[in-house]
Amino acid sequence: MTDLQIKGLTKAYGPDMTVLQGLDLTVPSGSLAAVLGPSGCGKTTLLRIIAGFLRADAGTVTVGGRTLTGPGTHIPPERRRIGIVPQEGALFPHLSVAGNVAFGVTDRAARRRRTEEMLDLVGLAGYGDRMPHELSGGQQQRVALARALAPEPALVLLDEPFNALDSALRAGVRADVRAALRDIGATAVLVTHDQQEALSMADLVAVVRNGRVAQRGHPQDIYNRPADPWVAGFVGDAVLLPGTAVNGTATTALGTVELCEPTDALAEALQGTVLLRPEQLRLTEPGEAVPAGTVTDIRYYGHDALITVTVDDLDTPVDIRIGGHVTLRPGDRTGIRITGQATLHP
Ligand SMILES: Nc1ncnc2c1ncn2[C@@H]1O[C@H](COP(=O)(O)OP(=O)(O)OP(=O)(O)O)[C@@H](O)[C@H]1O
Repeated sequence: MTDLQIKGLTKAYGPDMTVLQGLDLTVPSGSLAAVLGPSGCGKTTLLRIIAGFLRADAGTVTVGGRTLTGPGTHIPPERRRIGIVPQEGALFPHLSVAGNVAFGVTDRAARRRRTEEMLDLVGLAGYGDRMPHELSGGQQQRVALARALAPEPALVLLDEPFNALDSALRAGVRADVRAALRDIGATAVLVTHDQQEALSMADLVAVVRNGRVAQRGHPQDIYNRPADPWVAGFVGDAVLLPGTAVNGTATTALGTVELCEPTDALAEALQGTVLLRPEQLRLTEPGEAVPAGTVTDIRYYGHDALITVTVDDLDTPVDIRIGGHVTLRPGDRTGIRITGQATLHP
């Protein structure tokens, strides 16, 4: 068992510079957790404390039941059994690929076998004799992962490891890294500010805001049941509508929608913000009983498009996501229908 348990982690850089404010996070053994948050929310600080490069003011970090950071305890980084995949350019330039991967393996007898296994795991068998500058950016990051995994760490930390890769390469390298981590059942924490990266790679996502975990859950729950409008907007495009809920159904200017968590059947009507995703709205033929509006903007992305519609009975326009083929033009009239479930936020 190498689960990660973080409790009450607190860190300030100065009197008015509290960055982590009692952060709690549990990552089960063998899971990949993404720590997702905006710039400056404390992700790097968290990672550095877990790695042991930085001391916390309070709180504990435990891996597989072993306390690494705690009151009176600070295990030095090299004794933590933590593998780190840094942002970019982190390979030793004067060592071959094999030399890089073997670097942290202290068991001399196992070094060669372990290096070959790890290069095989990341799809780079046969690349051992190359020098880092002879590899593409994506290959270099895969070597960095092999190097982090070679000493059989209890925990792997990935610090925005795909930032330097261009978007065409990124999706493939992400998938390769995820597959390699799964193959060996590693417990891993990926720090990122990229929502798509977090949602597509992780088993669980922890959204960090102001040094605390604002929401932790399965990617689909984070996206479909965000804890509040801020989390909703941070992990994707959101449609926010004023609404009134009774008996688990909310009424909005775009019609009624079922709520994920039904309100108490006996409760009074509850006012709040109804939160939906743009792909839950459908364009329909305009008609008398249908909520309607006027198309004001179209953003075409190839695989899909976002249509902005100014709704007749709403102050703020809504975005509607449709498949890639767009026949509408700005100025066209359209009806709108809601599908799926929504969340209500008081
Ligand atoms: N050594 C330091 N001394 C003082 N302030 C610091 C120090 N390191 C970080 N900070 C501040 O602490 C806050 C959190 O920084 P941190 O690097 O942890 O955020 P982050 O979420 O990783 O941001 P980014 O995504 O931009 O890397 C920021 O406001 C930053 O300016």
